[in-house]
Amino acid sequence: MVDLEKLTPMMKQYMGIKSKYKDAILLFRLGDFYEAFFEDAEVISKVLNIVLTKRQSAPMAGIPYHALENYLKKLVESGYKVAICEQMEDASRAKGIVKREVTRVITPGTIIEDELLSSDNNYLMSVIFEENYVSAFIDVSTGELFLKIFEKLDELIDYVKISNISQIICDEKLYEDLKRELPDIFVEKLDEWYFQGYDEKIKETYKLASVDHFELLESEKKVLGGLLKYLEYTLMDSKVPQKPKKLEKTKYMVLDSKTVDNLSLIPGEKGKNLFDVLNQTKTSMGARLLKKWILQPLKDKNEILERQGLVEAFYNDQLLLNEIREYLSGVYDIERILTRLSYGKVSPKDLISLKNSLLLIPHIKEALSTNKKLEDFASNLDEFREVVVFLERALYDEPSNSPGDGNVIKEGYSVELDDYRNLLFHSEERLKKFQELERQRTGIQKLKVGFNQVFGYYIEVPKGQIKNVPEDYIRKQTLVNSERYITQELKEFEEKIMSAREKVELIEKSLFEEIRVKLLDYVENLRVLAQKLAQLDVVSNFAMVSRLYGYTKPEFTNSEFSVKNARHAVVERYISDFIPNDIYMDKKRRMYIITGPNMSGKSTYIRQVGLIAVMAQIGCFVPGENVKLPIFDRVFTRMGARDDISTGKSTFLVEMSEVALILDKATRESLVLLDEVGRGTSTFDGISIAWAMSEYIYNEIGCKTIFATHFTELTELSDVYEGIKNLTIAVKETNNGVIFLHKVIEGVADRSYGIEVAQIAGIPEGVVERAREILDVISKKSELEKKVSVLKQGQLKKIKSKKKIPNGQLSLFEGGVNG
Ligand SMILES: Nc1ncnc2c1ncn2[C@@H]1O[C@H](COP(=O)(O)OP(=O)(O)OP(=O)(O)O)[C@@H](O)[C@H]1O
Repeated sequence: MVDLEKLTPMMKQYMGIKSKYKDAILLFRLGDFYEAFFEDAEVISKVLNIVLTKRQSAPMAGIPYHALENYLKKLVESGYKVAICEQMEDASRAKGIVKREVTRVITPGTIIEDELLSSDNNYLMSVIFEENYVSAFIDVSTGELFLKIFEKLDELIDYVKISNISQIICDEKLYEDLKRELPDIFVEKLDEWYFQGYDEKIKETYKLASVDHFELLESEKKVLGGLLKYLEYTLMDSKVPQKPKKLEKTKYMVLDSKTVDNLSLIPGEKGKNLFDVLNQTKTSMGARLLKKWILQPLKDKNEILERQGLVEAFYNDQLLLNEIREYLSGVYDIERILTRLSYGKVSPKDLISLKNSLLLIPHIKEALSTNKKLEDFASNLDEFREVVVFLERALYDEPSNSPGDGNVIKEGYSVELDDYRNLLFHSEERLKKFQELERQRTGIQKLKVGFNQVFGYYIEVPKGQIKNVPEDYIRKQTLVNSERYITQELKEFEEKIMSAREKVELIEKSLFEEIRVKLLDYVENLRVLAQKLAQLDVVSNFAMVSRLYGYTKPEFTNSEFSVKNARHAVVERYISDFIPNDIYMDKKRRMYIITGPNMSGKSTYIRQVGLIAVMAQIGCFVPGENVKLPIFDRVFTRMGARDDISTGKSTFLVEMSEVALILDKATRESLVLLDEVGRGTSTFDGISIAWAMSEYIYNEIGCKTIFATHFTELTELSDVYEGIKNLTIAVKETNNGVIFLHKVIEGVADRSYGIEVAQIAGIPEGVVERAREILDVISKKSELEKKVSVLKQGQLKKIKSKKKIPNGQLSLFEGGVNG
């Protein structure tokens, strides 16, 4: 316990402030350092690896003020909330103890400082549970704000995992669940009052008398109110974020986190991914938008065609494409500049970057309007002439980054500032002149005018010349070889310069603030422009990569999915001789069972089908020829086998829960891609489940499905159902072993070549030989094949007519394959 009686006044001030920020690390500004005390000191010394000292047994640790940002980054990344307490007045002018206040609370989701952010989005999410899981999330650095509702906790968790959400705030009820399910995310529980009085909070924030036109549900308002209050608490400012956008489930193709991962859509653990292949955007705004588009492919045909139309226009006009991309490379991250502008953290250089970006708009408009198909887009771009002219007049082209030093506001903008600046910046010349006149007056040629912190300007005379010093010199200091004096005139001059310095600081700072406030009126419209530029960046980027990699424009159908020479957008970038393969599916021919040796290219083929669907629906061209495909409502994938160690589920349980999700959620408009199902259990159980599942998907759901498997028994499904076909991958056997041709053909794999692959992988020759002998024996003895062929005859017909049993569970083979 700290004995308050024994504390100095400053430590009492510290304790008072700390009591309001108990859950944060308080960094307390003391001169040139930010100090932490007690437990906070112990934490930061450990996390930041800095020295822990003690004052009267109280642990303390400090970080130099100029290195704050580096240390902050580490603390926030390590999952701490940090409150920054600043000195609110100049220590030299304070009467008594310097006033101090917390000016900012930094958490992973509320960072606006550019140095602490990557160019990616960074979201803070607020969630409550009221019938559904209702969320509001914002990227504070760009001001974008979304609302989204999830029916199940799993869906929410899944969304968080793929969406660059770095922090969640919630009420007591959800806290434990979210903390457990999202161990890598900073989850914070808020007091109840955050989610009360939301109507008032929203009205106050958006300066509206009523929020009816936002068309929000009560629960949406509640979760949004909590978010707005939290922003005020951390950013100490109630700046207006953008109006909330509702993310309706029905607007976008659904991609769960497993599918995002299985298809390697965005950078993650698997390395090579679609985002990296497609991303040649010129702005950070474009890169962020591209990622958003990849994670939310469109479902509305008109919207897709609109995007595709822009891509096509650029694709066909290469000269324009290159010109626009050249302009875009000069566009800065306007979204983030606008946020810093709103939060009073904008720098003079930011405003010049904004101006320079705006200067490009007339060129972009002019260029775009030369193409009929891009005219409309061009006419919707505002040039913000007023803002440009204003910034031209107000700021130097290369301003310093600290308003107040006199190098920010342009000459001619303020007469008053110019006068003081003149005095300050030309003081050197005046001093030189003064020195010259004094030399002449006294005849002391070695007389010098200098400056020090203790008594300001002085005249220095060498010891040997003291006799010539005039009456009006007042002695101030004696040194070994010289004496230092001041005069009335020099003192007055000094006061003028000092006051000029103060005035320049004061005036320039307040002019800069005035400029900032004036620009606030334009923020909302400038954001619209920023979004358009981001779109322009992504569509022109699509045209660019489509040309570069030979993608073609897909055409949308009601059901047919056909592509000639389809390729895998990511794999083809990393191997030199990728073999293209065709895809053909329609209403009838809607399920493929692919069998084939290990390593032959089954997974690559089914993933490329998924990637083509995603690419088409984000408006991009796709790797293939004569591409026709329907619009899918969701792509499901079930691939690989991995233990979910963090949740204690076994490989097989994970596999079965993924299958359960597909059977429950897939519709006729979905695309289902399965790479091995039923491998995590015994062969008989596995085949039975895979068989029953395929039947259910084919009969009950009726969606397009590709299923890669090593169970050749499943290929017999094609004998029973007309729309199920078999594919395999061609293999050439030579005297030196097998060659995988990676060519997909109709048919069934006759062998799995597992032993050949084992040999290639380096399994000792003896073991490989022995495996061959064993294979020889057991394949002769295999009972399995016989049993499945029994199914084919009488029993299969019976099973075929079986439907779902009432409780929603699947009826497995009655009597089973063993029976
Ligand atoms: N169309 C193709 N053209 C050229 N190379 C390919 C092609 N498809 C796959 N490959 C190469 O073959 C390798 C194995 O492919 P893939 O993982 O798809 O095989 P698989 O049949 O699914 O194997 P397994 O059954 O062992 O999972 C890939 O890493 C790739 O290098």
